[in-house]
Amino acid sequence: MAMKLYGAPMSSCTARALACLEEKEAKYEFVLVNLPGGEHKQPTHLAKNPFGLIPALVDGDVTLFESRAVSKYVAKKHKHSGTDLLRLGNEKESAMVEVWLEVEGQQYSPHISPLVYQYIVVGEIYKQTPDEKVIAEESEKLGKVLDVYEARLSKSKYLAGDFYSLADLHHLPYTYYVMTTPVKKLYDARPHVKAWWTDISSRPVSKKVTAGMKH
Ligand SMILES: N[C@@H](CCC(=O)N[C@@H](CSO)C(=O)NCC(=O)O)C(=O)O
Repeated sequence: MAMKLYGAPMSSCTARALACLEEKEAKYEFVLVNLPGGEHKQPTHLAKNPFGLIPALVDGDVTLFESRAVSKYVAKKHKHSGTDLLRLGNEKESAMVEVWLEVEGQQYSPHISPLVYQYIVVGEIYKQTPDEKVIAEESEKLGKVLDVYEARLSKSKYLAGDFYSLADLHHLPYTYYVMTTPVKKLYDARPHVKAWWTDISSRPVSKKVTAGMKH
């Protein structure tokens, strides 16, 4: 029985899990959740994700939610196929993957997700006026995080080392969205960050998954 991923292609967090499934060449079935219809708030989906959010993954008697936990599960379960995203065969490398997985969740995501919300959800989907105060504040904080990335990426090709890993992959969806907004200038101003983004976003899997995010 193949794994089932419940979500929507344009959802950043669904895209994060999709990118991992694809990089690991895992067999899975995608089940569209009708977000506009509020399906994700109904009991059937709440049983999969008690927060009423997407994505969720069902693999036999295992039901998971939180896209980063889903992707780590998939990357571990399929450690012998596709891209080696966790570097489990090398203690130091896998430790560095864990560091930058946390950095994405604890330092990067808290500042980029409000920017995605203002520009993409408020601005493009709801056609309202984005909150310029939030944009200014979060852009400044994201810039400081990107300064750390610039220094790191001047020493290694990817965040955890000279190999593409799940830590890089986790950045894909939110960064893809902000690249379609004025926030792009923060990346263009930092050459190593810009080169890193060009590299990771041009991977075949990255192109396939971000193509599905266009709305
Ligand atoms: N930390 C969680 C966030 C899930 C989430 O916010 N999902 C959004 C769509 S993706 O941006 C969602 O379900 N939004 C619908 C809603 O908020 O009602 C994860 O990584 O899975």
